[in-house]
Amino acid sequence: MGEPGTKSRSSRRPSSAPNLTMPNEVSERIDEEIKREAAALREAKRKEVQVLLLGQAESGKSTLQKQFQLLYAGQALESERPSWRPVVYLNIIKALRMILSELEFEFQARKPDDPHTSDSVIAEINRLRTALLPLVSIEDSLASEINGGVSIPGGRSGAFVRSGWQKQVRSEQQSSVSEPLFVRLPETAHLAAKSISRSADDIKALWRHDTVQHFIENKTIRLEESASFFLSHVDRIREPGYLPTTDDILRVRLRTLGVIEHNFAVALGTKTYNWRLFDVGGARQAWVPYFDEAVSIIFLAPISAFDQYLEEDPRVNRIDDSLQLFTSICQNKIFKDVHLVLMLNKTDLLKKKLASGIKIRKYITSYSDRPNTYEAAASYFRSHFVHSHRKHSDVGRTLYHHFTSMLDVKATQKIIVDVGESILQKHIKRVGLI
Ligand SMILES: Nc1nc2c(ncn2[C@@H]2O[C@H](COP(=O)(O)OP(=O)(O)OP(=O)(O)O)[C@@H](O)[C@H]2O)c(=O)[nH]1
Ligand SMILES: [Mg+2]
Repeated sequence: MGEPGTKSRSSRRPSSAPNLTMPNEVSERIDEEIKREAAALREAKRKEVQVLLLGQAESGKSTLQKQFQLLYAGQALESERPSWRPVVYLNIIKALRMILSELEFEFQARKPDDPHTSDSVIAEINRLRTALLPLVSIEDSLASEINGGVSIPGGRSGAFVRSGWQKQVRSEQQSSVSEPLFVRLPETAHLAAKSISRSADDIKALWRHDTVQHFIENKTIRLEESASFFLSHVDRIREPGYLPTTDDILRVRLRTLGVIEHNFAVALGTKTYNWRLFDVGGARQAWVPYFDEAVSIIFLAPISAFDQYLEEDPRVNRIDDSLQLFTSICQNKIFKDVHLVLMLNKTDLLKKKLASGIKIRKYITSYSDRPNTYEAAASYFRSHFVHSHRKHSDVGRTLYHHFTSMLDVKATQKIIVDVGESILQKHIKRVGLI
């Protein structure tokens, strides 16, 4: 706006002022430039495939992401391999702490004549507890070293990671390039390595103890799913040159906090697509609506979880929770056009549980007198998800589903390739319309 009583600047300038008009060729060049930039942007968009990994906590999202990494970015996984070493240590320490604290509770409430809580057993376990105390006591500092010192409001314990966490667990003291990777450990992880090496016999004695195995079988002691694997491999892990194997990396448990993005180049014919895979950690996933450009959602539902309940609400069965979460995704209008893939995961664990005699109907009454076999159970759980999708989705959207065991590299990679192709087809269909 011009000041009162003065003429505006433009009205004072002669209409032929040379700095207002542009020679035609300059203006054409700018137009060309803008067009070129817009085309490049469109092309980049055409090549960008956004995929969301969703599902309740511990459903296997990060494990699937590791499988993608193994297939499409093997080098990156290789360079991250040493950073998983402190996390394996933490998994072992956490399992020991959980065993010892549950035993303490059971010993206090012991019944007379119970051979699992006799005086001699208590004395033996107390000796192991004392021997393992220095190791168990570093759990919090090791978790904090992995977390980068960040704590979650509300004081939930344990380790979790955010984007770029691997840098936190590389030592500052890497003295020489020729130094073997396994020597490079930050302070607390180094302490953990030494302590595990020193206490390996006591760890094994505790893990193999009849009383511990008895309480695990009758579910008095409930450990994380991969705990038994790592406790049974202490002899390998205690070695000074230990470097996690791919199997260790797939099995190790580390919660994801927030959203972690991973990028992969995926080739189809002569074109290479930039996949942006968003690993959405945690259970409630309130930020999901921010991903309205996602072409696909891969939803993971662990169907082995029929005998488990939510940590935050022990009244809610984990399969019920998974189904509710899936239903909310199906109902969400933002995602009405996404390519929806359902992975009914942890089939290996489901098979194991059923083989050990655990009855589904004890936990899910509607299962009633169906056979307690893998085939019957898998089909029963699938039908619930398929039904929810049919009821709550817009007509016409297909649900692609797969039974998966994320620890099986060969089988999972075959599924990833199939799923990847169908996602790319959907993507090409969508960008073709832009
Ligand atoms: N036996 C078995 N274990 C699995 C399978 N998939 C994942 N796991 C294990 O389940 C645990 C949890 O897996 P994650 O991938 O960390 O789960 P998440 O969904 O990323 O969990 P948050 O980050 O907490 O949201 C890990 O110890 C995995 O090794 C599977 O198919 N079978
Ligand atoms: Mg995760």
